[in-house]
Amino acid sequence: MGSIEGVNGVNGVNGVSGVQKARSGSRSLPFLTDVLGNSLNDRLLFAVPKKGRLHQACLDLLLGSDIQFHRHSRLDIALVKNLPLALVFLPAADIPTFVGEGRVDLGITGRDQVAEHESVTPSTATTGVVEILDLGFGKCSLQVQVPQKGAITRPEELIGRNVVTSFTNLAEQYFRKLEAEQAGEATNGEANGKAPLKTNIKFVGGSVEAACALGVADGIVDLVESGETMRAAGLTAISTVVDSSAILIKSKHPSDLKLVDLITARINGVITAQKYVLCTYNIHRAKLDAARQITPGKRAPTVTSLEEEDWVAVQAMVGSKQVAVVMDKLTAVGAEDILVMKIENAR
Ligand SMILES: Nc1ncnc2c1ncn2[C@@H]1O[C@H](COP(=O)(O)OP(=O)(O)OP(=O)(O)O)[C@@H](O)[C@H]1O
Ligand SMILES: O=P(O)(O)OC[C@H]1O[C@H](OP(=O)(O)OP(=O)(O)O)[C@H](O)[C@@H]1O
Repeated sequence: MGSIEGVNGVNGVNGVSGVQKARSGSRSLPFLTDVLGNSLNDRLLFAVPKKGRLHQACLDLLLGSDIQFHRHSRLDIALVKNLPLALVFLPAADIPTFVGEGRVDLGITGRDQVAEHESVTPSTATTGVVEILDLGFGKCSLQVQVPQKGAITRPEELIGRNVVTSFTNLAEQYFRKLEAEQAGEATNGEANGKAPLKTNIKFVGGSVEAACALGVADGIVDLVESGETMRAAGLTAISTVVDSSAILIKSKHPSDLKLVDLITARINGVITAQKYVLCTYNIHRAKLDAARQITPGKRAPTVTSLEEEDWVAVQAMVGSKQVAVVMDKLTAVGAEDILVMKIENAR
């Protein structure tokens, strides 16, 4: 199974010293054994964001997947009660490293974080991670932003200037390609990486949007969801570096593939259930064809006879986002008693 080194057992801070660490190979975990009353030796390790935008959605997903655990106060590792699994709570940005090194078998993080990790220099590169599922939440875009009232309107105009970001690898890759294109090099979609970078990429860990107003940057590369933060800081987006959403990832060689498949199927069930609702209605048989076109279902609608002559009851899965329009259309073709129900889980 996976092994962890540098993950804290207590105090909620990564790599805390004085805490007994799990060691690759020996998997001897006396401290954690004491605290957790069990060992991690035979457990698949699953990394979950410990805070931030993805944290609560991940907890909801675990609950929906019947992954039962009790997290001791301030402890970043929790044993799962009903599966040979342990959850490791890590910052979203660190999860691709742990999974990429095979220390942790499974993880949830943003696609932006995986992209940032995968575009690293060879010295910090890992064997890589494998994306299993798009989870459909945590949607945002990493965008190049500049002051709304400034002179810069195109990303090329930032070449040779100061750009502040938390995503230095992706920003460097982006501007390297832009610089190569401007220099007229044939890039084949990739910069050759040999010329020194003219654009000055600086790292900040948070509140990136403040950098232009504070005179530290001419432009920034930061995440945008609603755009509220960007607009409040007087910025506007001029280019997109990467689109992101939360994803389930696995290491290249997870220790227990069957368990990985089981967890993937459970999580997929919850995600599918969130995408659809169950719609039922009654309709005269003469209008059934028209209604079927409106609610074709995921595979096909279920049609059952009613105890009333020429009337049928129909049941079909409908996309959650389309359900209001679907109800309008069903009413227009003569459907009655239209009911919409939440789906708890689906396989
Ligand atoms: N506004 C947002 N809307 C949707 N998803 C977001 C948003 N901001 C961030 N994310 C997603 O959540 C991931 C984690 O970001 P978040 O800022 O919550 O991390 P964090 O671990 O709290 O880090 P930090 O302490 O640097 O803020 C991002 O990589 C991205 O995939
Ligand atoms: O487009 P919006 O909906 O406004 O969301 C975008 C903001 O959300 C994230 O920051 P977060 O609030 O997580 O805090 P941070 O700046 O400390 O990362 C991101 O870094 C942006 O600043």
